[in-house]
Amino acid sequence: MGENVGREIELTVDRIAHGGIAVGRLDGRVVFVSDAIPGETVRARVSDDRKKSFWRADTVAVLEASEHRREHVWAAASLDRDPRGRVGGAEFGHIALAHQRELKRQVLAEALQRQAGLGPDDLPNPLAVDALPGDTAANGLGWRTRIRLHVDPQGRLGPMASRSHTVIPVTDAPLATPAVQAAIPFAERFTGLGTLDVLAPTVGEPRLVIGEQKPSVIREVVGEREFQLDDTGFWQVHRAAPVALTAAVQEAIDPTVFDPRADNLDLYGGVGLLAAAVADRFGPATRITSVESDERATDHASENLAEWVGASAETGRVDRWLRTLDSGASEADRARLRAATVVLDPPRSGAGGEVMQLLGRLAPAQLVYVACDPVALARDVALAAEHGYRLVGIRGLDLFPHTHHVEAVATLVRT
Ligand SMILES: C[S@@+](CC[C@H](N)C(=O)[O-])C[C@H]1O[C@@H](n2cnc3c(N)ncnc32)[C@H](O)[C@@H]1O
Repeated sequence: MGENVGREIELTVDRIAHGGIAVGRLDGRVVFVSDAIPGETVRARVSDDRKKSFWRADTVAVLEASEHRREHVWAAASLDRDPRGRVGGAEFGHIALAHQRELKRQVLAEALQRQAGLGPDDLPNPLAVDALPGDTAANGLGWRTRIRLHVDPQGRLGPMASRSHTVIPVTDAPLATPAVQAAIPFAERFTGLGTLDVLAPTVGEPRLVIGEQKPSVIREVVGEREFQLDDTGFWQVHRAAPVALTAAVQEAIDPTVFDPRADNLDLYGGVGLLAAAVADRFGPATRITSVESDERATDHASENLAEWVGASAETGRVDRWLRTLDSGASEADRARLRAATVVLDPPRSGAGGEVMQLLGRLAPAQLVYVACDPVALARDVALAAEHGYRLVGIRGLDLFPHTHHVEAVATLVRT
C-alpha cells in the first residue's frame, strides 16, 4: 500500500457520493475523485490507496468536461493549483449552481433509498433542493455571515485544504458576505493563534473572535424579531437561512396534527430560533420547550422566547433529557407528549439510535426533522419508521452554495 500514491490515472466518473466526491472505477476498483463532475473523464492523481476496496484521487486535468463545468468561483480552490494547495470549503465551486442543487438532490435521494429504503415512488412529494432568495442572482456568492479561518506557521489566515489539516493562506473569501470579507484582516499576522472567526451580525459592526476569546452578546434580526446570542455560539451561517428555516419549519408542521396545548419540543434548540418559529405560527397559547446542551445558548433562548408564556428553554443533552422525561412522566404527561409536535435540529451526526428510540417510546404525534446531513437524516427516518412514523413531507434547501452540504426539512407523522 502507498505505492500508487502520486500515480496519475484516467477515468470517467458517473455519480456523486455523500461528501461531494465523484465516484468512478478503475479496473473494477472504486475511486473517489475530488473536483470532478459526474459524466466527466479526468486525469486524477491518487492520494490514498490504503484500502483494498477503494482509492482516493484528485482531479489534475479534465479530459472530457461536463456541460455543467464552470470556472471555479474561488481561485484558491481551482484545478490550476496542486491538489494539496487547494482550499476546502468550496468543493462544488466548479459546477453550475443549478446543477450543484441537482447533485445535492441526488445525494439526498440516494441516502433515503439506501438507509431508509425509500425510493422516488415512496416519497410523499418529488424531491427538490431549493435556492435561497438572492443566491441565483449572486451566483451563490456572498452568503456566509460567519467564517472560521486558521493560522498557518507564518501567522497567515486561511481555510484548511480539503481533507487535511494544512492551512492554505488566502487573500479573498468569495462565499463570505461583503461585510465579512471587508472585515477579514488578510494582511495581518496571527502567529501562535489557532483560529480566527469573522462574523457580521445583522445588528452592529462585523467582529473578530480570536482563539478562545470570552463570548460577548450579539443580536440577529429574523423578520420582525430580534434574537440575542453569543458571538462564539451557534447561529445559521447563510444570511437568509434563519428566515428560510423559520418558514420551512412553519410549513412543515401539519396544522391538523399540531396541538398548541401539547408538550411540544424544540430539540437541539440553540437560542430558540425554531421554537420561536413554531410559537409565531401557532400563537401566544403555544406551549413549547427548547432543549439545548450549551447553557449560555439556553439562557439566551429563555430571553428570546420570553414573550410567549408557554415557551421555555432548558439546558440538557437531548438523550439524557428525554431519558429523564421518559422515566418520570405521569399518564397525563404522556398524553400531552403523544399529542406533541417535536422539532429536532441535531448536529451533523444526527439524533441517533437512543434519541430516536426515546422519541419512539414517547410517541409524539409528529416530528419535524431539520437535517444538515442527508445520511444521518435517512438513518433516523429509518429508525423512526421502526416506531411507526411515516415520512409525509421532505424538502431540501441549498443553505451552503458551492459546498457539498445540503439542508433538509422532513415531516414524520405517527401512524
Ligand atoms: C444545528 S444547531 C441548531 C440550533 C437551532 N435549532 C438553530 O437553528 O439555531 C444544533 C444545536 O444543538 C446543540 N447540541 C449539540 N449536541 C447536543 C446534544 N446532544 N443535546 C443538546 N443539544 C445539542 C448545539 O449546541 C447547537 O446549538
